[in-house]
Amino acid sequence: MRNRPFRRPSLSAKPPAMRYVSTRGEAAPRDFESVLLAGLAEDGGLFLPETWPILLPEDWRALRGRPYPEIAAEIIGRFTGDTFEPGVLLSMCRDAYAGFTTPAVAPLVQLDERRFALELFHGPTLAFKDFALQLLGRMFDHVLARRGERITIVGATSGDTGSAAIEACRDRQNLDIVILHPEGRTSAVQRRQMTTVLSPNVRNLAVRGDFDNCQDLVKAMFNDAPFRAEMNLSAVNSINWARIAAQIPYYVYAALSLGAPEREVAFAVPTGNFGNVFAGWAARRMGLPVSSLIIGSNRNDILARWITANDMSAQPVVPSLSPSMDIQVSSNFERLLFELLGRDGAQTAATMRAFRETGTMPIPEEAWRNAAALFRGQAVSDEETIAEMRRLYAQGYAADPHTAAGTAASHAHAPDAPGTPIVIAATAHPAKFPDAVEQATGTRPALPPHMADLYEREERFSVLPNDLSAVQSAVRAHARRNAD
Ligand SMILES: Cc1ncc(COP(=O)(O)O)c(C=O)c1O
Ligand SMILES: N[C@@H](CCOP(=O)(O)O)C(=O)O
Repeated sequence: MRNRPFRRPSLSAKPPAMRYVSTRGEAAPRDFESVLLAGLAEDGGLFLPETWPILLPEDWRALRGRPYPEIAAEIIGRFTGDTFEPGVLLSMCRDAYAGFTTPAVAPLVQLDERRFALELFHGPTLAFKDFALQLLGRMFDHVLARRGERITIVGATSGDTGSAAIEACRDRQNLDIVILHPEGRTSAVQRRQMTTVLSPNVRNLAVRGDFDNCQDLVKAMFNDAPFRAEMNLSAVNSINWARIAAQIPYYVYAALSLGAPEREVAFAVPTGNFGNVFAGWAARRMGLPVSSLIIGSNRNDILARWITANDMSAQPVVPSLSPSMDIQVSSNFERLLFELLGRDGAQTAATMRAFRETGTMPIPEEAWRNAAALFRGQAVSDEETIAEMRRLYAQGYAADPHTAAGTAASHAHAPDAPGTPIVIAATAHPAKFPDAVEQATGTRPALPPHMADLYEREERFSVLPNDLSAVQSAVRAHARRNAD
């Protein structure tokens, strides 16, 4: 499975060609720019690099100690080919992360002798999604202005992607954005972060259903070729490869801070759509010494069941205290599946089809064993989440319920080697989930100053049935109104 090493000395040199293939093997290979704009491949698959860039120990060492935006530009630059002129990606990264409230951008906070919280919630919308979406908004702007084109972005959210995407795309000249969220299934803070943005290019749709229904509607819009062409559709969910590429650098940053490449590091990641943890897998694929990837699920535990027992069977989505992980069909799992199946597009397509038709994914035993050697999985119930939040709070750390699922999973599956540090992805600020935090700790976290009046702001959104034609009509009306 290892590809030939691929090395690039610096961002000022001419970037090598980088092409992308679809996990379903039918779509023609594309370059980064076209993958950024297309989102989903025409055959319904997800894009992945044709070959993985590999960094050698001296390459990792050369990144150690550098500011976050420089590390980000170096890593993401391995994937962007010639899409950006020299220096442009670096200035976009500097600009994107300048809006974060800590100079470290992704600070590491020590929780115990071997555990560290990697705080990914210091961006404008207080969740890890800002890392990729602050950059994607700038990438879209740059590329669309050069091409003189306009796109319509459609996205599905269980709470955090929506607000991060809206914040990154609001008021941009060359795009409209429509975000679908499951009605009543996000926290009130998450909903208001989306629905109080009244910019003319933003539209919020509350779908009567769950997140999986919203994600299905988005995929169905992409798979409707005439509609896709008419609207010039693009994606901000992690089905878009650019999202994953922009989430790899914080794994690199954390591992280098804790002694890589000389030392292995484990990661525990609260997981829903499998995008975040897949970025960790990609970092390892590029040569970062990652010893294990520990997945924390809530009671929607399809991924934990798969890793422990090769049981990938979807159950109905049930609401939990960590609503952003209330997901059963994890879109990025398809990327891992493609890799586990030796990059066989036809087999990947057949496996995904079987999952659609039967609700169970037949994964060959050997492929599962290979995955189980790296991944660990733990389902964390609401009661366990509250207990973990309470335990952390007593030790002086306020965690949101998603982060607590990650720390709880890290206790269940700590690597055997005691010297291996475990980094827990702290994916959201506790203030996004005040009810859960208050239930666990007795203290209601305050919103940061830039959101202090969130509950006084006017909300605007439409409620729609879980119906493709109703959603398509709303998307079309939004795009037409802004095109006129
Ligand atoms: C706060 C939070 N934690 C964890 C997750 C799960 O991440 P992923 O969907 O990338 O697996 C999400 C949603 O994406 C989230 O918003
Ligand atoms: N948990 C996510 C769901 C969408 O995930 P994405 O990473 O594919 O955008 C959310 O908060 O919206």
